[in-house]
Amino acid sequence: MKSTILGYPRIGPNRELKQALEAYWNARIDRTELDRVGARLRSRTWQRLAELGLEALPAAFSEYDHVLDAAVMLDAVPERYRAAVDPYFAMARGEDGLPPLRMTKWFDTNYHYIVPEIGPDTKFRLVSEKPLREVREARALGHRVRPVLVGPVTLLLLAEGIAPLERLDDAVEVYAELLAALRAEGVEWVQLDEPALVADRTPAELEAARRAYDRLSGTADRPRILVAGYFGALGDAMPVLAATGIEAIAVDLIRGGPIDPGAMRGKTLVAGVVSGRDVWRTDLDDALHRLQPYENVVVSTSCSLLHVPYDLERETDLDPALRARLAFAEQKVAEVVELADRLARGERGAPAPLPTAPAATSRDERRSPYPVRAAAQARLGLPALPVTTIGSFPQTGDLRAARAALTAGRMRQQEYDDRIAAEIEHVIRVQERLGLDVLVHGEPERNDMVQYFAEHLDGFATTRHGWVQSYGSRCTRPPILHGNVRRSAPITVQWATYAQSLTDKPVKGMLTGPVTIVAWSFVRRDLPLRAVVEQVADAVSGEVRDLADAGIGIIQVDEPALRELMPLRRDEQQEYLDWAVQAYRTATAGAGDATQIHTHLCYSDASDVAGAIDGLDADVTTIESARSGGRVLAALGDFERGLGPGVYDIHSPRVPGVDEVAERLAGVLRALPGLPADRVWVNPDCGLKTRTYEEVEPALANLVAAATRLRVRL
Ligand SMILES: Nc1nc2c(c(=O)[nH]1)N[C@@H](CNc1ccc(C(=O)N[C@@H](CCC(=O)N[C@@H](CCC(=O)N[C@@H](CCC(=O)O)C(=O)O)C(=O)O)C(=O)O)cc1)CN2
Ligand code: MET
Ligand SMILES: [Zn+2]
Repeated sequence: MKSTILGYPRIGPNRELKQALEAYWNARIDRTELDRVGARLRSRTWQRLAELGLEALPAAFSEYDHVLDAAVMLDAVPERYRAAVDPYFAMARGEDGLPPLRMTKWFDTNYHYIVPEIGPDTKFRLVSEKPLREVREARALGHRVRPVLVGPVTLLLLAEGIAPLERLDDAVEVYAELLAALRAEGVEWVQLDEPALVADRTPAELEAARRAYDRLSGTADRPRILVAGYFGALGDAMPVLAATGIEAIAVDLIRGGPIDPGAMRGKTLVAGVVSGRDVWRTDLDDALHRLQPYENVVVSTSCSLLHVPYDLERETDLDPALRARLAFAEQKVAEVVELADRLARGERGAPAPLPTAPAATSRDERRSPYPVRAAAQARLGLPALPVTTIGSFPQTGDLRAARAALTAGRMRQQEYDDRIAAEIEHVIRVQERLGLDVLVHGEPERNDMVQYFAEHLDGFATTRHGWVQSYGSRCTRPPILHGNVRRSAPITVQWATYAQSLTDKPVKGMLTGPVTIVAWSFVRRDLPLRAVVEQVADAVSGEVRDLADAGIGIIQVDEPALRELMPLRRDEQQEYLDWAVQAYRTATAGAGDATQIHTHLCYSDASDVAGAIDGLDADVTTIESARSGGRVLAALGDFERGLGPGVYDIHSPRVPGVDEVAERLAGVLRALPGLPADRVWVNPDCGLKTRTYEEVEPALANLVAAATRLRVRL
């Protein structure tokens, strides 16, 4: 092989898989039709990659999630899911009365995987024919493909259960069996993804990795093995892999920096010089230059292209000057192919000049210490155990259709605005009727909590079709942060004040924080991330000030991606957390003491960033915890400011009962003995936008009922 990529988007250029999945879940199509959509997408992808001149094609499709696929392949299906109508989707999304497995971030990306559950008694066997089926399917279409699987070390390190790594040897036996089966099918290469090896690993973990790859490479009749370590440098894992009998190692030369050519010990280097994590064109001369030191090179992407949109050609509205700097998945494949050709012709390239980093600016903080603020905020007159939500209310099909009509020019702005105003009024009335204490406007005007702000700030571009899978059928269109970020006018003040005008209860203003806006965008590379986040923080700070000036007494600044942007290596984490926290404080500094600042975090196992959450110094922190309450509460146990551990798991269609919520709340109060009850908040885990009103109304009614019951006891 000369050129390859480590993976490709799977959702479909027009989100065909999303539509098919949702149709299947709603029983509008059957399994056969869903499979047919998958097969069409695989066929189209291979054909397109071959047309673009790529030599070695990956088979990296997944119907929902590649980690779940690997777990299912080993039959690591917890007993309770076996009787489900469709165990695969029951594990992913739950079924009646059966909650799904936990879902969490795939390393430092905005992609989420299903966390496998592997215990001491999990019996591994090779059950899935998926890789074999796809190889046969490709062959029938005239392609030879390289099956891509999550490797055994990463799979077990990501799993939950009792010491999953202890089960590694057993799991590896099943992988060995699969390798033999693939070989019998005539497969030449297999790719095992081991991104867990780019994070800090203990000597015992590295030893386990060595054993695993000694065993797999020792399999008698097997395809050649490519182990892919991406999202950073392999570091200590490099010599471990290089000492085993595997044939190739894929290295992330973008995030990981150069490697010592001697470290490859004669193995093939699959050189990730085209970034799979951003949408910028590659400087081909610079990439060629960086490939010079190595022999036995295959040109590749730094990681799977799963994290970028399909095709720039469709973005006809983008400014041509910006467009000329961009590459989406198709364009990146073309870059890989061109680099491989130029390398083969003996071209040597030339290094690009390094960007000069501007000095970080230091800022002043304007808020008083918490006790002073808390006294000033008593004016809000909130009860003990105040009940609130995280911001969004259900995004109905009707709302999305109205927005689509507006964008397509089929609806006038005035009609759209009237529609939004009516929705806000509805959301306010629902909350008043249910008896919540701090209301929200429901975010109906927002397509997405990041894209919406990007559309209203200078320095960003947004796309029409640039969908990237976030989890399962859910996608986002990450904005492109290409210039200096500036807020030229207030963004949320009009809808926030409108919502407040409808009610006597306080309505929370709702903003997205600087770290999250940057984490969920594609970001310019000519400035350090820190400087970019500071620019966004200044913009958010202006909005906070304007909201406060307009009489909004409570302002929430969400930072759900605080943990996501954290470097994978421990020795870089504190520096990041310091500037990330500083940026948040800059963003919220514009509020006076009497303005209550809320923040919200989710998908973050709060225990590793508890110090930083404290450092944000928000007056109230709402946090996901319905499924992992104990751990979150233990980490935040000595918190003195307001805390709202989620008591309603919004990722499931289930409506929690009053008793259940009351019990959870009682547990929260027991875990936070030092916190007065007016600082303990009652709220869901996250926003309600993916739920329906049929689920949300009874669930919120039960939150209010549970809070009322506990207030009586206090
Ligand atoms: N950026 C981001 N990252 C995040 C989150 C988040 O909220 N935002 N939450 C966490 C979990 N991730 C999530 C990611 C996406 C969604 C989500 O709901 N996405 C929606 C799309 C949201 C959106 O952009 N909506 C647009 C476009 C909607 C759309 O599909 N419109 C149709 C037309 C609709 C019609 O005519 O009926 C079309 O364009 O074809 C809008 O409302 O305007 C989806 O996949 O369905 C939820 C959670 C972590 N990461
Ligand atoms: C992913 S965090 C979501 C926070 C946002 N305010 C919402 O409720 O949707
Ligand atoms: Zn959230």
